[in-house]
Amino acid sequence: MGIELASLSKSYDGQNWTLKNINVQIKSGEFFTIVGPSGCGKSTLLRMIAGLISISDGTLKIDDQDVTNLPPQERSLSMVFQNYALFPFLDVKSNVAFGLKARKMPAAQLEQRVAHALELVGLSELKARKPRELSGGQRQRVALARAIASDTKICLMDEPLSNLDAQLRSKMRSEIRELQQNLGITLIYVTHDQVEAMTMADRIMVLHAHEVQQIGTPSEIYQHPANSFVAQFFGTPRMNLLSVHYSTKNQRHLQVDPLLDYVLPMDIEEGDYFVGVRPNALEIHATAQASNAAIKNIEYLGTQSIIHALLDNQEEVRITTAQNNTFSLGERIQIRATAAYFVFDNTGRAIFFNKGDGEDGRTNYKQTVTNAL
Ligand SMILES: Nc1ncnc2c1ncn2[C@@H]1O[C@H](COP(=O)(O)OP(=O)(O)OP(=O)(O)O)[C@@H](O)[C@H]1O
Repeated sequence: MGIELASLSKSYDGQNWTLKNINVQIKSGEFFTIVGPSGCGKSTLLRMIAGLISISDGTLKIDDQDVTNLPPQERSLSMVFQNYALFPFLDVKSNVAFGLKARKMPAAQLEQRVAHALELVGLSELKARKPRELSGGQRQRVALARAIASDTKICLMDEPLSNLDAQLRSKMRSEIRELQQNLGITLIYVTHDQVEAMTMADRIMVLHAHEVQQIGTPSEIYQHPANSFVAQFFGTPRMNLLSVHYSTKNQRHLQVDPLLDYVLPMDIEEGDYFVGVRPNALEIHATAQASNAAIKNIEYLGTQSIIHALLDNQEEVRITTAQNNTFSLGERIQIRATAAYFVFDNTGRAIFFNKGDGEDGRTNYKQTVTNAL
């Protein structure tokens, strides 16, 4: 079942918008992730879809039916919460069966449905246990089983993995993705974790400052971020943003002094811009000659290191190096950019990018990067 959000807005106090004008069509069977920093309104949006809080403005349709003002139980969807929302006094099986009992499902059918759901999440053996006798991951699976047993075609999940340790989280990520594929359900998944969003979703909606920043597939969002917020939200470590001024005097070259010269589109207007370069698109050369930066900090991460360097113009950049290196703090280095870079205007809007292979996706500019050094 598909879901359509048309100009959906929310104000809790009647004065300020928590969410403004959210538009998207979520396709049937899609894994759709809503991601953004804390407080951006992710849970609010999910709860509006669920019917747990009212919609201030706009229309919500499920399977072409207007459900804007329908109560939750008439929206044919299930929801999995961050804290699992299990009943502590009921055993696993009864927790999974709870919603079906409330719907007065015949006993035989209920038994079968619950057994199937428990089997899918690998909990059949533990069906007589109480939630307190389970690990965090197992509790999470009970909550998943409950959503599966409800047999709705749409499932909403609000940060379902945030209470789990990193290893279990990664395992559950692929389990949830697999279940969603096998069951063919439409899944709307809220997370603040960009890695979770990237690895699980068919499409991602990025929320920030009350508004949608971008909707796209993980690769669209990573390779063609709509603005500097999205560009810096995805990718670890964050994309470097270097401020530059482009004047008619240096018509063709936008100089990110002292790092690089970029050849820019000829029709760009005079003004302030940001050039974005991902940390893995910068290279360090250990040379005393023509150095342009000094090493400020080194984070060793085993197979790679993150180097924090201070450019001579006092801007700080992050660079990932592929292998262990012999750099030391304070050492003078030369930083060079490989070809891939982005240009944002002074509002942060992406106006240009260069993938480094001479093919510019969004624009048709055929430009290359030239090293000034
Ligand atoms: N019931 C409420 N009444 C008033 N304001 C609320 C209410 N619930 C949430 N808010 C406010 O709305 C904004 C969005 O909250 P929401 O919980 O949707 O954000 P979120 O993106 O899910 O954040 P997090 O990742 O921290 O859970 C916040 O500023 C929050 O304080």
